[in-house]
Amino acid sequence: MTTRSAAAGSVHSDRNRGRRVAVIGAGSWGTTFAKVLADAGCDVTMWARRPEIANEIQVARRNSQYLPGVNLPKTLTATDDLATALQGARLVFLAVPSQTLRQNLIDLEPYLDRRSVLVSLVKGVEKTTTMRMSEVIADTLDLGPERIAVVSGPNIALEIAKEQPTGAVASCVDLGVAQEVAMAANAPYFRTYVNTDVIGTELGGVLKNLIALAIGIVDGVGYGENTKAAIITRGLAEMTEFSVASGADPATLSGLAGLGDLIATCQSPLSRNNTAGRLIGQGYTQEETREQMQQVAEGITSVPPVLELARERGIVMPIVEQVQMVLSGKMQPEYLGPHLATEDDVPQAELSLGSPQIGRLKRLFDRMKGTRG
Ligand SMILES: NC(=O)C1=CN([C@@H]2O[C@H](COP(=O)(O)OP(=O)(O)OC[C@H]3O[C@@H](n4cnc5c(N)ncnc54)[C@H](O)[C@@H]3O)[C@@H](O)[C@H]2O)C=CC1
Ligand SMILES: O=C(CO)COP(=O)(O)O
Repeated sequence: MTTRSAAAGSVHSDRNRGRRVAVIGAGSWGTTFAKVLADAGCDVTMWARRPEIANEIQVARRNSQYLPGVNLPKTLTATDDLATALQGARLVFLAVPSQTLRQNLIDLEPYLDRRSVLVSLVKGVEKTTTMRMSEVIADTLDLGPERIAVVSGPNIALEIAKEQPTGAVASCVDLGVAQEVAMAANAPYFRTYVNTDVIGTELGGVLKNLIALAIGIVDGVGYGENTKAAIITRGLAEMTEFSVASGADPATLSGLAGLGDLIATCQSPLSRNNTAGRLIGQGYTQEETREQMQQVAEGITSVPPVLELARERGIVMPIVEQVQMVLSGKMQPEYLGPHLATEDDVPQAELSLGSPQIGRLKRLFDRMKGTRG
């Protein structure tokens, strides 16, 4: 089969000729995004923490642990040395787990070009500080917002690695920088749009993971499409209300970085958040689920900090609250629902009576009564 990158690459390649970029992280998304950038004509060097992964990419043009069966472009290079990866890179794309990003930034700072733009591809919040990734970058490297961008959208890595067409949004407060990032990431099968709403773009990617966990849980229980559609509908309202209260433009949440990513992640059996939820819905514990996954499911670590922020901002998030109760073993998966009305719906045997969480959930649902779905 002739790939799209082989068939239609030249226009993109010309625009990005000589553009040096680095990708930090060689898991499924870092490797896939590096392929997108290389197919867009950029000169890409990936940094892998593990030398054997850097070596396999460099020598065999494969990353068999994360993207089995995918051939990587010949123009892609990989190293386990940060200085080599970052040399001359104007754009530095970050694709590491959210909980390690701060340390990764500390490690790379000595080798960073003073003019580099840092682009987060990460869809989580830092558990200890509740910061979004762009905030972690600003905090750690003391950079102005015009040097920090994010890219987010309906981007299941393996589908994109197979060159199935989709899009994403590149966002920076400086529109010119967002356009530069979008230009670098415009491959024949991957179209990148721009906006200046960093908060909305970033939160869309974080929050859809929590709703995908809920979808996985009810899927694991055996519930069908009505339950899932109702959860997605209510989930989008929760995502939008939380994001707007955090300073986002509501329009962002109905675009690719919000609704688009929510649909992809809630529908795809390839989604790790969806898969983690399904295992929990089937009765596996959180620890057993983590062991089985062997990949990052950002939603699990994002639930507590998101709920902490929601409470501070007075936002009602019943779906996310219920996910938290299932994850912490306080509610059986089969009671997770879009319209759980009162405490009476959950058999007393399932409740530790007087639990502040159940009381809070009941109050949240009481507040929701009579409001739109
Ligand atoms: N896989 C996907 O489809 C997409 C993932 N993302 C986001 O990209 C981020 C990275 O996820 P994936 O690549 O999918 O995860 P992954 O589980 O496929 O790979 C994680 C990578 O991080 C590395 N890693 C682990 N600990 C590290 C440390 N201390 N320092 C540096 N690297 C470390 C692992 O070795 C591995 O290479 C996540 O925030 C995820 O939400 C965003 C869009 C799509
Ligand atoms: O962010 C993603 C799709 O846009 C990937 O989702 P998962 O992390 O659940 O696999």
